Amino acid sequence: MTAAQSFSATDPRVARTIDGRALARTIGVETARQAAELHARTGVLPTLAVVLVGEDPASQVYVRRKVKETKAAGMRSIEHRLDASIAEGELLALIASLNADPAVHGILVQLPLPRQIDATRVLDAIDPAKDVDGFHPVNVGRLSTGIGGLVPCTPLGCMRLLDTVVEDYRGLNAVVIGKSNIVGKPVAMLLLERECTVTVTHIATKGLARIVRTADIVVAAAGSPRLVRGDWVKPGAIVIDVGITRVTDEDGKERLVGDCAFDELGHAGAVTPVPGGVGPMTIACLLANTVQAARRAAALG
Ligand SMILES: NC(=O)C1=CN([C@@H]2O[C@H](COP(=O)(O)OP(=O)(O)OC[C@H]3O[C@@H](n4cnc5c(N)ncnc54)[C@H](OP(=O)(O)O)[C@@H]3O)[C@@H](O)[C@H]2O)C=CC1
Ligand SMILES: Nc1nc(=O)c2c([nH]1)NC[C@@H]1CN(c3ccc(C(=O)N[C@@H](CCC(=O)O)C(=O)O)cc3)C=[N+]21
Repeated sequence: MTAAQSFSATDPRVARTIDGRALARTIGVETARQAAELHARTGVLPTLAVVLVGEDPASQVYVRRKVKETKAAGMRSIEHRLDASIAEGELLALIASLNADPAVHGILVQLPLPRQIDATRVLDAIDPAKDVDGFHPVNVGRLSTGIGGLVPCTPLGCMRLLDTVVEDYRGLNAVVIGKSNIVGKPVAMLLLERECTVTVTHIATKGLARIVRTADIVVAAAGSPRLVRGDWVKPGAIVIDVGITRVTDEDGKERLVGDCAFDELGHAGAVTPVPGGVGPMTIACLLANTVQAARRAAALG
């Protein structure tokens, strides 16, 4: 019997799973309530503009999901689909018009962008007050100086998941795997803000397993399936698995796998699954950020 087969949902060796879908639903209910309240008080309907360039199938799936959930929360969603061959100037012009439109509160440009477009220049062009991804340098600066702004959705989702199992962050060792601007760096900033001792690791890190073994909290965001093995994880540690890789099984079926060997983590304190962990939280936090941006635009907070 393999390790995976020997575990079942009732097996005490199976770590507590943090249900990202359930938490995302709870946050969604609160976001919908806030959106309805804002609308009733001011007539403002929180509106998210999603910009998708090209035909990347994964991006299309994410954008469809974002649009559907925005509407389900009673908010407005505007989609802009642009051809993959579009010139950078055209995309910048669209962003300028969304910046200038008072009916738009949040702007999300789906990444990755085609090669001919400089993503940094595009993200820098978004009005920081509408930057619901939290990728603009102004929001990055606010995050790293701890003065509140729009916080990137996936890192925010990781923290909300951690908050369900961690009472006191102070002095905990947190190891982040991956140093991207989208996940690794901002999640490290949020953990630092809570006074964890944070180690950020990446492809050039020496002795990754040894470093992960010191962690009370592991945030894995490398995009490398089953990178984090059972013997890397200290008993009782909390594991947040951000990685999502699409793989094809022997039977030809597609499925999503995380960065952690979930079936080897029975001794962990709590683990997020893939799918059903960080992914749904990313979208929930995107909608929460959009309502936050709309409230601020309406001078309600
Ligand atoms: N659940 C969700 O909502 C989201 C999930 N994701 C997923 O999270 C993962 C990471 O995304 P993102 O940050 O955008 O990806 P990037 O590819 O931008 O960054 C990955 C990071 O991991 C590091 N890395 C890669 N392999 C290893 C390794 N073997 N050991 C140590 N470090 C490694 C890279 O190091 P270096 O910089 O040195 O190359 C890099 O810093 C992906 O699987 C992505 O699909 C992303 C966004 C949202
Ligand atoms: N400007 C920008 N902002 C982003 O936030 C952004 C982006 N670009 N580009 C791509 C990544 C990836 N991302 C995900 C969102 C939801 C799920 C999600 O809902 N995942 C589900 C399953 C999804 C499925 O079944 O395909 C889950 O993990 O359970 C995953 C990944 C946001 N990203």
